[in-house]
Amino acid sequence: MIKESVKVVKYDKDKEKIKSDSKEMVYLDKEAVDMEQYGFDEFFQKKWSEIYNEKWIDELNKKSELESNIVPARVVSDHGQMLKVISPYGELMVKRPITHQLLDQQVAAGDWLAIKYSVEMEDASIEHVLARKTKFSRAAAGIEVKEQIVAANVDVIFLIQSLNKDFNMRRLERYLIASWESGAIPVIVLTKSDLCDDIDRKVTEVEVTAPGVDIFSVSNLTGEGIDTLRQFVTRGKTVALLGSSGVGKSTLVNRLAGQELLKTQAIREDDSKGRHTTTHRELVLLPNGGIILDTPGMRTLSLWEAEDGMEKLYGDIESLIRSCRFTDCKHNNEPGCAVQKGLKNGQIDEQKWINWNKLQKEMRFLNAKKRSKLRAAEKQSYKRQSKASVFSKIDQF
Ligand SMILES: Nc1nc2c(ncn2[C@@H]2O[C@H](COP(=O)(O)OP(=O)(O)OP(=O)(O)O)[C@@H](O)[C@H]2O)c(=O)[nH]1
Ligand SMILES: [Zn+2]
Repeated sequence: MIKESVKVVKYDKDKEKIKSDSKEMVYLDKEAVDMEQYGFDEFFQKKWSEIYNEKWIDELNKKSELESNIVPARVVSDHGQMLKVISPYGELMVKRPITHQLLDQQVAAGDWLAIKYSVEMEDASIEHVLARKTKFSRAAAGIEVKEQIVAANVDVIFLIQSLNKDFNMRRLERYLIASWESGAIPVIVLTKSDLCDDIDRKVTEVEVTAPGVDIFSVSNLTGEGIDTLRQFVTRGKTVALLGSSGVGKSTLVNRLAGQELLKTQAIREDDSKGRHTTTHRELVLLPNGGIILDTPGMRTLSLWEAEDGMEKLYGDIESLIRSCRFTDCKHNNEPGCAVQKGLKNGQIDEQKWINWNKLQKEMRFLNAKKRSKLRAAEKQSYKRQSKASVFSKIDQF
């Protein structure tokens, strides 16, 4: 697998030498993959130079001062023990980090790595995981709450719902909160406009739920509205897709690409049942520039530390809460409750208040789980400490 994808020659006089005093003479083929189009921009250059004291320079002849075979690579997809990456050498498979310092480090699709490529071994290994621009996380399933990074370094997230069957404002709120948490910019895309005859009403509903967020209604069938999305899909920018099965994520990517990059599968429109048809390549380059990151983890989403997002979405409610007379106000019948007053005079929407309460409950649950995990960790370290002090006492004798 590695063999066929690697474009490396060991020694070739026609090609420029990268490092003359290096034992391993490494030359990149002239057709080396351009890392910038995969999103290796100023931000990652900076992270790179923080580690290697120098920028990564794509032009091969300027590379003389760099460790010749340490190159940036971006994770294309996750294959359990192995990660598929795109590097200047082409696509490579690398093992997940196993060294002690990197063991605890999560690596997700979209991550930028520094990899060491050995020509002799035809083997690549991870040296560093570069600091992330953004990270999309979710709470991993299980008793213990664990942050699971499902996509890294995403610039824009298309929050996709279809205008016919999948339309759900509660879900959209969750998408929005998770997107803001990630650090990426959310953009709402409503698909299947060809199957909807009250688009305006639905768009208005979305505007109320997501004030200030760009909303686009598109049809992947007729192509209507697709061009308005192109402003977000530009060279070096990474766009991730968030949306239920069958809303038209793959079809949208193919539309934007102008060719079939992702496989799609017909679904039964009568019950909106879709099947997971996306093939296992999570990061794809669009022919006209722009990168699409489409990870399975973003399909099933639960909240992970949503505080920041809450502030943006429910800022009006939260500022009212702060002006309640009692700081421990339950907002039921307490005198001087600003929330009840706001509900009565229409300052806040009743549905929004109900949603806010639901989200609070979810977050309380999540926080409680996190706290209990923290306590367990504290116990562990206490145990270790007391063991250590026993040993230090023994040492004194
Ligand atoms: N009428 C209409 N059908 C669409 C539109 N977009 C997608 N479809 C159809 O909806 C079905 C599902 O589309 P996909 O692109 O596979 O959906 P997906 O979101 O990628 O689904 P998963 O891969 O299961 O997550 C296909 O039959 C598409 O042809 C649209 O804008 N209008
Ligand atoms: Zn109150």
